[in-house]
Amino acid sequence: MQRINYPQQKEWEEILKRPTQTVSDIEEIVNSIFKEVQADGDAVIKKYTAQFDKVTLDSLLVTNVEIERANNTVSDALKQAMTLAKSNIEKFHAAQKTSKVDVETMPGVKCWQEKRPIQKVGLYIPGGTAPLFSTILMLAIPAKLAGCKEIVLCTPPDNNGDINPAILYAAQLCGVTQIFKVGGIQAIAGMTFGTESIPKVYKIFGPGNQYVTVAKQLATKHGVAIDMPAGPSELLVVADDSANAAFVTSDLLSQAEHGVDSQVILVSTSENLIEAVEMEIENQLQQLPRKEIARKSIGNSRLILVKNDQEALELINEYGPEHFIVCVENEAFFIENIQNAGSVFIGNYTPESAGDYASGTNHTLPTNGYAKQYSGVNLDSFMKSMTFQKISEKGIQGIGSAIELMAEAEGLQAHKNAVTLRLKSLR
Ligand SMILES: NC(=O)c1ccc[n+]([C@@H]2O[C@H](COP(=O)([O-])OP(=O)(O)OC[C@H]3O[C@@H](n4cnc5c(N)ncnc54)[C@H](O)[C@@H]3O)[C@@H](O)[C@H]2O)c1
Ligand SMILES: N[C@H](CO)Cc1c[nH]c[nH+]1
Ligand SMILES: [Zn+2]
Repeated sequence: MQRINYPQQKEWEEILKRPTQTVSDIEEIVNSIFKEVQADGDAVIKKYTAQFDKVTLDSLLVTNVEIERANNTVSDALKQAMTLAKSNIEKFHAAQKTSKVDVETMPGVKCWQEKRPIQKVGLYIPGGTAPLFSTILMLAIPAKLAGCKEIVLCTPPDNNGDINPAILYAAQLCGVTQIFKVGGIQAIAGMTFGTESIPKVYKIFGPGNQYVTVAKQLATKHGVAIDMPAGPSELLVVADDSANAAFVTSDLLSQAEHGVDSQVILVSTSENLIEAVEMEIENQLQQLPRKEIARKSIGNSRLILVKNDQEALELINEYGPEHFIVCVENEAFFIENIQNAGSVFIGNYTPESAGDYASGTNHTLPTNGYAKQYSGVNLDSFMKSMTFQKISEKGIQGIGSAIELMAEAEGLQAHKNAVTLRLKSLR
């Protein structure tokens, strides 16, 4: 892990670079797969599944028999853990329901806002190097709570053409409507354009590697909405001497093990803590089954020694981490002043893994600095706000002349007439 002492502000951009490829690096392959899927549907999806996932499939749709088999395979202990996580995620997301906004803006002019579910949603569940069934809980639970009717799920098959049983179990536990064996760019193309078997959806959700993330971003050019760019996982920890170096290290490695393009950063005012973490990383890394992946992402990662809390805060807001752990004496300073982060974890006993699985918050979060402008997935992500209005005779008499004047000033006579005719009818 590269160590940087007291960087100058002009060096931040370079130090805080992500290791991921950008839209321009990947758009050529995305556009060409999109074009083919649009033209030839399932046949192209199967071709790319053979190329990238090394399996030839007859059918993309998961059958009830496969789901039944998965139910019998998943252990009772794992089922219970999922039930606990589901209950917490449901509680936290159900509490996000808002009441109807209802205002009489002036006498006789009633305006209100109501929310409606997005009827057809597509969930992408990553499965390239790890079967992220927890992501199903994070997406299908709020989709169900919001009232989405069609919940389609795409996830890559293994090279036997199977889907991990925990994914199938979680999908049926959370009310997913249909599950398809397809991953990567081709999955996003399938849900964007629709194929013989995969339905076209209105909005695509879910994290994935850089291919999936860029495909989602480009899919928006074809009329589908997306939750946000949720790419390779990242974590920034701010810690001082009050932090436990072993705990901090375990958190850094937890996100480093996601993929070779993940990035983790420790920012500290304490040289002692940075040294302790540096040593601990080697020890803990040795024990990890995914040490080869974690070692590569540790290569993209940084230990940054800063002068004071203010400088730490400015650097963190500039980076905009997906996950932000605060393990410092003066935690209130960071909690009150953090502007750009997907999700914040506070204190020595709040591992980032808690949010990944079971505390109740959502783990589908903006990466690559997009925390500056996007929220993580939440209940509202699955809904649209609609406004309504009803104007009485008294109301149109009160508001009418203002509308007439404004329409006239814009040169839009028909707009003005729509009011004038009504006002005349009341004289
Ligand atoms: N931001 C978040 O909220 C969040 C949450 C969970 C996971 N993640 C991230 O999701 C990612 C999961 O990645 P993954 O790879 O394990 O699974 P994935 O399902 O995202 O990607 C696997 C697919 O990538 C495609 N692919 C692989 N190599 C390709 C290539 N060279 N060209 C074109 N397509 C290719 C294949 O079609 C394959 O099916 C990780 O980067 C992890 O950090 C992010
Ligand atoms: N940390 C990931 C979000 O960046 C989510 C996840 C799923 N499983 C484990 N972790
Ligand atoms: Zn994780």
